[in-house]
Amino acid sequence: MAAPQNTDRKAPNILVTGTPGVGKSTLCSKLSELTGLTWLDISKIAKDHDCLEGFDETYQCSYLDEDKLLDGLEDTMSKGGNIVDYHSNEFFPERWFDAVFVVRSDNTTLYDRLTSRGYTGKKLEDNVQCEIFQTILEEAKSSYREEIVHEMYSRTPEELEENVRNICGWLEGWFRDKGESN
Ligand SMILES: Nc1ncnc2c1ncn2[C@@H]1O[C@H](COP(=O)(O)OP(=O)(O)O)[C@@H](O)[C@H]1O
Repeated sequence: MAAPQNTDRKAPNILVTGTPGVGKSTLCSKLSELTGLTWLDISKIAKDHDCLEGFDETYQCSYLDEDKLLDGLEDTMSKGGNIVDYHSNEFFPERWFDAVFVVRSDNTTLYDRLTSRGYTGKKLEDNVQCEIFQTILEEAKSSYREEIVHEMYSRTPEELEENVRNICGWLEGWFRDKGESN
């Protein structure tokens, strides 16, 4: 993985992104437990802090008030030590992140996970297509420096463990480099 960027933060901020159902929350929960970094579940934060507006009937979800959400998170993010978990990524400030991990799945696995979550019709089809066309990966690559964007599949418990190991390894590298540069 690419060398971490030097920043003034005491701990890095990482972004975990990907199509709904690929396994972001599962990964973030493990990472947070193991590393002590704070897991910021953006969907939940937006709901709890009244950052939602209107309602999309097709996708049965509210629109995000991005400006309000970003303003509210600025202080937390500037301190570092956060794992941001969200299915979209281009609207976050690029400067917030030291690494971006795009979680991936295959269409059969994703279809099954989203069906058991109750997704049907257009919402189900569009999300599976989003993964097939690797929309979130492309979004991340066009929004962040390519060397900080890492793609990782999380279809099985073994892949999950490997991803956790790799991210923990990346974190150790970040802290080592930070120590050497001080
Ligand atoms: N690596 C994995 N192996 C097997 N099941 C997984 C894996 N990652 C996630 N899951 C399962 O897939 C479902 C969706 O995972 P979740 O973490 O909620 O996805 P997201 O946060 O991206 O929407 C959950 O039921 C979760 O237990």
